[in-house]
Amino acid sequence: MRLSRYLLPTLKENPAEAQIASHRLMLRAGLIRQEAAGIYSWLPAGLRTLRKIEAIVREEMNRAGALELLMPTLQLADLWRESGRYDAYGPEMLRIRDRHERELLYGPTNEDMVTAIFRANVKSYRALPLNLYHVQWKFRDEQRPRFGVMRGREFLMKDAYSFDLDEATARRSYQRMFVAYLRTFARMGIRAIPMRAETGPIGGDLSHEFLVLAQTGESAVYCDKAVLDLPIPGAGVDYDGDLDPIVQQWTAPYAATEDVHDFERFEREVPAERRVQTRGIEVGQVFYFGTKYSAPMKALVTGPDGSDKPIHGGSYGIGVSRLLGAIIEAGHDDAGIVWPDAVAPFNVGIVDLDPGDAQVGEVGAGIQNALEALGLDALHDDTDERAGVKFARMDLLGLPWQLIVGRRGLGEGTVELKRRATGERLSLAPHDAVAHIA
Ligand SMILES: Nc1ncnc2c1ncn2[C@@H]1O[C@H](COS(=O)(=O)NC(=O)[C@@H](N)CS)[C@@H](O)[C@H]1O
Repeated sequence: MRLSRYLLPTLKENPAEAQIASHRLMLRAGLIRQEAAGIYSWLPAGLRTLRKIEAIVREEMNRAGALELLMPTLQLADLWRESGRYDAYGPEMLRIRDRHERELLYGPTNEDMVTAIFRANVKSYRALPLNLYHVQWKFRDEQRPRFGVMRGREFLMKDAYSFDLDEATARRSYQRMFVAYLRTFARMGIRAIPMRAETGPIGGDLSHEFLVLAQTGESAVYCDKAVLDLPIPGAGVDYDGDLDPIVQQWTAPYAATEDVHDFERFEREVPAERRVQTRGIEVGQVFYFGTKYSAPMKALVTGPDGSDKPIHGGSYGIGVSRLLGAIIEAGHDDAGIVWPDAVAPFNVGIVDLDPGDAQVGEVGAGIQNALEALGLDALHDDTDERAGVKFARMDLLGLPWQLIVGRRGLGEGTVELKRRATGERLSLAPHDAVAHIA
């Protein structure tokens, strides 16, 4: 992609309304634009990262055996009356009337709707276990939307819903999602720690939040340092096997958000030198809630003994749009964003130092083609701005690699490769630089 034909509206100044680094940097790097409180447009570079995050979530959900569908953003109020949640949900729910005065709402979550889909299509326990998920925009009329996409009003969520015959098999579904979440966040280049959590409006009695540790996190968290360096399950993990050892390993060390923190237990169980008290950004949450929806909505299956019984359910959310903010909070410096390789808008920023010089342009274009042939995406700064402006913009945008092409370097047969995260620079022949990145 040539920057001279792209839209990357970077800002020189820090926007006054941005209080935390990720909000500031997403605006300054031209990734998003606020349209209303908590409601954003996703500009081209921001959308590229959003889609890369979504793709990793989708791959790991599919690996764990979940089936993707897509439910609408608008839902009938009557559906929420049936599950008994319509009034309880409160002012966060955006209620809408259509031209026929029908009562609708912009969905904040989909337990009710997915239970209705299940009820209409599944009658026998032989179809279980079943896990249905989608990646869909949600609306929650937050009292105080803030921190940019971190606490928005319209936001992108992956929400999955499991259906099982009984509690024991429902807990296995819960464990599959727990393991899938460990893999998902690790693949994005962040550490998200599972912690015991409150269940809140979703309900149930078993829940874990996955939190990225960051001082700007909204949740105070308490954990045993041991939980911070446990091994991530490999791509070959057997989701049909016994996942209990993995879940036990990750839930044995003390780890709790403030609303379920037990001070005495923390002091008793965790030696002082291993006690971590910090803040975290909740990027995902998993719930087991039994028959909370299937009973009132009569989502029943005929069991092996021939009797009809309500299914045991669980729901599993990931804040896809919130993750851009969380990833930036976990990876930035004074110069700007430092993206993990897997989710950067582009893998490489090619910087032309002498735009208009035929040879420099040719080598830059050749490198871009070579990278794209390797499945890597590159943003080619072919503008005629000063080098200093170009470097500052690339550092702000935070692409993992900068590949600098200039007349002087080419005179010695080299280009310069810079690793954004470490600042390390290498002078290499163009094809060696491409090989080094690949
Ligand atoms: N206002 C918000 N802005 C951005 N992301 C949010 C917001 N509210 C929640 N999220 C993200 O969405 C994830 C799931 O939300 S949740 O309420 O915990 N869970 C559910 O809604 C369940 N239906 C899971 S399927 C959260 O972990 C968080 O990462």
